[in-house]
Amino acid sequence: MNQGMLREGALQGKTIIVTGGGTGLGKSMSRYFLQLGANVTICSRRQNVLDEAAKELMDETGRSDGSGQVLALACDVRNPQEIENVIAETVNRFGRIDGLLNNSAGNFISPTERLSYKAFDVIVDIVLRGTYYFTLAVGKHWIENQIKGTVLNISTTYAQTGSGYVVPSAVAKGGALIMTKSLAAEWGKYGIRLNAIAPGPFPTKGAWDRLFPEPLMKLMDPTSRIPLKRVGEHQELANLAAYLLSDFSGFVTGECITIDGGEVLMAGEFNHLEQVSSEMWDVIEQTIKQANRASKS
Ligand SMILES: CCCCCCCCC/C=C/C(=O)SCCNC(=O)CCNC(=O)[C@H](O)C(C)(C)COP(=O)(O)OP(=O)(O)OC[C@H]1O[C@@H](n2cnc3c(N)ncnc32)[C@H](O)[C@@H]1OP(=O)(O)O
Ligand SMILES: NC(=O)C1=CN([C@@H]2O[C@H](COP(=O)(O)OP(=O)(O)OC[C@H]3O[C@@H](n4cnc5c(N)ncnc54)[C@H](OP(=O)(O)O)[C@@H]3O)[C@@H](O)[C@H]2O)C=CC1
Repeated sequence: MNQGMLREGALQGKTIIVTGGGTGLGKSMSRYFLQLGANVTICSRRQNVLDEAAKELMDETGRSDGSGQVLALACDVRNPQEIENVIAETVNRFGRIDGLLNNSAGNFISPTERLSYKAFDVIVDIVLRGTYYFTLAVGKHWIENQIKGTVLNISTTYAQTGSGYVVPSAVAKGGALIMTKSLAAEWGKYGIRLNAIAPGPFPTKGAWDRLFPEPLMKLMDPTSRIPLKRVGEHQELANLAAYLLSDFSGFVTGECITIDGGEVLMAGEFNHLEQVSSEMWDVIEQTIKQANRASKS
């Protein structure tokens, strides 16, 4: 489904900061927030990528009523001063902050025993440290100014199941998910909500280059383990993200919603039996019934 879900203007008057908003899923979600009337600050390390994305997004969604504007600011989410600068510049330009989408990440596929200490640290620092630094900084701003803001963290399904070959990412996403739930309990009294989304595979250059490089791409079909037999569409994720950052989800907090075509369900022990043919099932049925009869005699 490639259509926007929320009504026109559903995010009008809101300002949302999107980390990693210049590429991939962050850019797609930003586009939809802009279409719904929000002002969006996109931030990440590369100013040139952000500037190009901001121009493209404004050309596509540009509105004349002053809403739906983009601000592009360089920021490494591992650096608290740069985060505080994003907050100050966003308030300066748009007057307020209502939502924070922690979407920035680093990841690559590798056997864990091949990783240096630095390789482990670089992923955990971007994904976990970056998420809690940004959440802490924006949370303090909201509490001091009595603003009822909303945080949305982009997680993964393996934050809950674990996964080999992406261990630093799994450790970091798992930590960020527990932070989401913990702070949802603690900051509910301020009217601050925190939720997460666990996406299955949604094709992006950033993820595909680092998780399915050749020759892995030839060995793995990302859709083969998915009950719905397809990858996700960016708009499907954007719809869910917009809902969770909007007031329509005002009673939802501490939740992680999986959007993966059923991929995580494939842990079920018999799910791979779809390879068994109908004729084989006839034989299996007769064999079981015979065993049933034998057990009664
Ligand atoms: C089935 C379908 C399911 C499909 C289901 C898909 C679910 C996926 C879920 C999650 C997906 C994602 O997060 S996808 C997000 C992908 N996007 C990104 O990663 C974007 C940002 N990434 C980056 O900038 C880079 O990739 C990253 C390495 C993280 C950071 O770059 P830096 O320049 O800061 O760091 P570098 O100096 O290059 O590298 C730091 C150290 O890491 C090591 N290093 C780097 N790459 C390495 C590698 N491949 N193997 C070993 N080690 C590596 C280097 O040697 C360095 O260690 P020393 O040698 O000791 O110095
Ligand atoms: N695509 C998929 O199938 C899935 C993706 N996800 C998650 O979705 C999110 C987006 O991933 P995706 O769009 O695929 O990949 P991208 O590589 O396009 O997005 C990652 C973004 O993070 C930014 N980033 C990386 N390091 C830093 C840093 N230190 N400070 C600030 N920003 C940083 C990058 O920008 P820059 O280099 O300019 O800093 C980039 O814009 C991630 O959280 C990922 O884990 C989860 C499950 C599946």
